[in-house]
Amino acid sequence: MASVQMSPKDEMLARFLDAASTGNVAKVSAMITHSSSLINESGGNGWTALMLGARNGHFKVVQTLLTNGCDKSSVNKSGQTAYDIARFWGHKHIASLLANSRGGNSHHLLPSSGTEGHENYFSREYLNRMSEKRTDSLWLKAKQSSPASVYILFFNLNPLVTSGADGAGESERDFKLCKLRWGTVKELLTKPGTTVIFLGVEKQVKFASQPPVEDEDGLTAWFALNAEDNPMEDLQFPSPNCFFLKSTIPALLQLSSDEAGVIAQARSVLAWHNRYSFCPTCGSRTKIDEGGYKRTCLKEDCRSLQGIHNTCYPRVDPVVIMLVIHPDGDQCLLGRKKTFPVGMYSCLAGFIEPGEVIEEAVRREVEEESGIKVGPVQYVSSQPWPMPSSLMIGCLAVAESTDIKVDENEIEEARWFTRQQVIDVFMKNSKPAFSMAPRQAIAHQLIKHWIGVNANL
Ligand SMILES: NC(=O)C1=CN([C@@H]2O[C@H](COP(=O)(O)OP(=O)(O)OC[C@H]3O[C@@H](n4cnc5c(N)ncnc54)[C@H](OP(=O)(O)O)[C@@H]3O)[C@@H](O)[C@H]2O)C=CC1
Ligand SMILES: [Mg+2]
Ligand SMILES: [Mg+2]
Ligand SMILES: [Mg+2]
Ligand SMILES: [Zn+2]
Repeated sequence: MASVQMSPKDEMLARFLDAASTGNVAKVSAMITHSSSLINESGGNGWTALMLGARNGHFKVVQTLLTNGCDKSSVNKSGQTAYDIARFWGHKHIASLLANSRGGNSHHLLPSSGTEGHENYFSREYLNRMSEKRTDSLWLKAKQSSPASVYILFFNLNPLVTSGADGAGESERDFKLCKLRWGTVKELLTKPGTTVIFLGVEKQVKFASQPPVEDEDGLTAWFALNAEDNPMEDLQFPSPNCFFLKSTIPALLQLSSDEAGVIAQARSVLAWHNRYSFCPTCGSRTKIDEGGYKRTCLKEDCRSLQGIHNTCYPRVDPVVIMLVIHPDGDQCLLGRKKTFPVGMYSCLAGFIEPGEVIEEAVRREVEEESGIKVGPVQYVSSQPWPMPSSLMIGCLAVAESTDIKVDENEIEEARWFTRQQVIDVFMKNSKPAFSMAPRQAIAHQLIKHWIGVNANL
């Protein structure tokens, strides 16, 4: 692999990646002891040692890299993690190792559905929410004015970001949240149109961008602000490159996984405050409590102050999203809305209605939108979708009928696609039958899951 034109550093990386690719555990281990930074470096097409080990089925290489703190969330230029690669190539024991290496070893307590450890965009919990601190007003007040605290700012629910020029070429890192300090936002906090919510504290895991100062308790608190008037004119921003995103999709899909998780939480809660200024029960004024996680009616005898009063808490709207499998097992049902880009087909989806279980919502929405009757339903994974506050509940479902009759109010077209047509789309083979939702959408991950379950590639 070594080439005369290579720098010594590139040559070492090439040798390291080659060792991972060929399953040479001893060499992988020795090289990371000697040069620990190699572990997360990537070569051609963004492939890391972990991905190469996972691709070629080298369990021990993957295990060694994970034990030495390898970042398993990095993606290659096709947007695949090592987990995706292991799944795709049918190395289930490696996929399982990659899935279970985070969050303990309790998966053996659950029946195996082959879905363990799946993480969707918007679903990473970067912060510890510390809900017990929401009622500790003294602690919250002290954290708000602490120079160590981090503020993220929204205007009309669009976050303040910088363009991640250093991550050019990696579309998922096109934008970075601007992290502001108390000194920058304190004027804004006093304005009547500003909403502030407490998001949580950074988990103990240390990331590259540590705050310059730390609080005595070592906890770095994060807050989110939404301003009603554009704060750009009044505030001194840390970088002249800060700007508010103008659109939600696709811009909000171009953050790192950690930042997407923070946005999922912040944007949904801020959107709720933005839409529920008055008490939904009696129309009186309300005040914000519990770090932004509650609104309390100011009318003393309001019914919302007694018993269970779910009008006072942030909304989460459950939505089922499902990949319906043909009774022959070799085709899946995808539909397109009029608003989709030309050629794009995706999973059917719909809001769960009151008094409905997930399985029935899947059956009802599929029949309403496509006329197809559905039998068994299996949950796969979920995804917060903060536009404004959906929780996508991803399922596989098996059809009991095959004749399609679309509801044209909701869907423009629905079609059966063969497994091979779907694989051709993933593999970017020539003349694909359709185009796929972006990998950040749970629809994409569900379709990939179906292919992966029976991967014989
Ligand atoms: N992450 C992903 O991969 C995907 C996410 N989604 C999201 O899922 C959500 C639902 O999907 P969709 O197919 O539109 O849902 P439905 O099939 O249930 O139809 C949507 C219609 O339901 C009505 N509606 C709006 N809000 C609610 C609510 N809270 N409860 C009940 N009905 C409501 C609206 O009708 P009206 O306007 O007439 O009032 C809306 O046009 C959307 O927000 C969409 O963005 C969808 C697909 C993929
Ligand atoms: Mg519907
Ligand atoms: Mg729908
Ligand atoms: Mg519906
Ligand atoms: Zn009230």
